[in-house]
Amino acid sequence: MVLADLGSRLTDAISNLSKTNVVDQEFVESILKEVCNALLASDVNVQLVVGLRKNIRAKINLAEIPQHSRKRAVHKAIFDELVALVDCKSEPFQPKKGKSNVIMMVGLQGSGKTTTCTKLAVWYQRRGFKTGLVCADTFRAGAFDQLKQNASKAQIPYYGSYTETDPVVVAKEGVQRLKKAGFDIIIVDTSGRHQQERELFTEMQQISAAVKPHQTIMILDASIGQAAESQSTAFKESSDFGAIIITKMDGHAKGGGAISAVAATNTPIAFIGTGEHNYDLEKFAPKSFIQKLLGMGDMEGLFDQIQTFNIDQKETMKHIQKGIFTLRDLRDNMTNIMKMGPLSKVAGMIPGMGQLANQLGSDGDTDYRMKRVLYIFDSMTEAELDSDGKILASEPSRIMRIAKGSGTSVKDVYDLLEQQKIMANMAKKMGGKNGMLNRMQQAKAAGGAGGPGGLGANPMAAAQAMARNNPEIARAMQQMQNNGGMPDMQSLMKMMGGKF
Ligand SMILES: Nc1nc2c(ncn2[C@@H]2O[C@H](COP(=O)(O)OP(=O)(O)OP(=O)(O)O)[C@@H](O)[C@H]2O)c(=O)[nH]1
Repeated sequence: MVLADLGSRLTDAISNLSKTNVVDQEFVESILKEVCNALLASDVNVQLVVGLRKNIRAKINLAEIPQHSRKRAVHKAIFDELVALVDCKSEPFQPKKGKSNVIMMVGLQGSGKTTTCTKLAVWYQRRGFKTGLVCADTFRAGAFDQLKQNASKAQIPYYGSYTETDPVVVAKEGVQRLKKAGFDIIIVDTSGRHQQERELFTEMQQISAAVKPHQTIMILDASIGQAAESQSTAFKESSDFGAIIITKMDGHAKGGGAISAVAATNTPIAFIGTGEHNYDLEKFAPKSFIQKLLGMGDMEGLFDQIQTFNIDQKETMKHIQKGIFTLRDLRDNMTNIMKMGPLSKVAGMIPGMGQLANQLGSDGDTDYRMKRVLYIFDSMTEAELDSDGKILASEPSRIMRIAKGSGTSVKDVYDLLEQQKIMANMAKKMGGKNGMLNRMQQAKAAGGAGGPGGLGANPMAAAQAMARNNPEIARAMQQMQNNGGMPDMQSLMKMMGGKF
């Protein structure tokens, strides 16, 4: 999890809002102190922290805010200033499909440049860009082999040379070839330097002149903290079309310092690296970043992912409307979630699930377990997949066959069927004539809960319509307003469970 310590300290500070009845100046000061201490511990520059405190104080004029609106006002002021702290106020370059977009990567030795080249290639490839890599790092022995290995694993075409020692020649040749082959995205890896910025920028300019990149990206290691400011400034001066990727955000407490320092130079942060795996790269957006940091989720990012990966839940929704949930529905839902990336990252985008995301961690263990479950589905017959699993659960010989066929245990298969039972029961409560979906539709007809599609089209309007008919949901929404933020989604779900 990115900046887990900073996230939990900030969340703890802000959660004090829900524990008090009176918000006075003393209370505001105590929250501000905790927020500022948390930022300083994450190596955010003192001047930036002082500025943030000043701005928040200026926004919260308690004399003008009635007591019942104060919690929301304080929450909003802190949230807005945290977003401003990491906002670079400039957008990175957006590549277009159907033309060759050349991206050149530069960075000091060991910053994570070569690893990030492949991650970035995977990111674009998953979004339908034809992507290739060029290794112009002729300085470090083994750099080409590393890129080749990473690229082969991710099935990304690459170009490099074992004999040519001039990086400018390799870069030029590689870019030309990939352009000719019609690649949309061509990522050029250059050599790192050991704390020799001048040499780094000289080589960057030489290669740049040869390949004419549409964007140059500098890789910065989060562990440099606020020292990122000087590197970011030097880079901005030598490249007027540059963006930054900050790597190792998963492992370094100083990451907050690095991001705020780069933002202060108004150099766009394109992505952040959040682990060693190919999927551990996140597009950086200030608001989403702070929302996730505070455990508020990132619904915008989630919807973007759903659209990007063509997640289609229509069949499942049709089933749920009828009160049915089959094993195939469960399998398709799991496959869809896996398409969007590691489970811990998807969970982090759902409001209130930040803690769950932390628990899931990034070690790939959960994703491995999910894959094992998919093997179980693969060993089922078509008829079994289209059932609700009840009959299957009463056939021990089939369970044994499925466990053997999928390389799992009998307990694993029964666990999956147990999960399926819970989902099928929920679908039964949600669908049908007296189910939640039908009641929502009635509420929509009576009070207008959003456009077609009800919950999916406008969840907040749908929730408001439901609240009109259900005091517990109304209470949860009131609590959400008082806290100035999202309620804990898990408790809300618990509250809603059994009611439908
Ligand atoms: N935890 C974590 N490790 C990372 C991340 N990005 C890269 N690494 C690791 O950092 C180490 C250095 O990465 P490289 O990609 O070899 O670094 P480089 O900048 O290309 O190095 P040079 O080619 O020597 O300049 C490797 O062990 C990577 O796995 C990240 O976001 N998180």
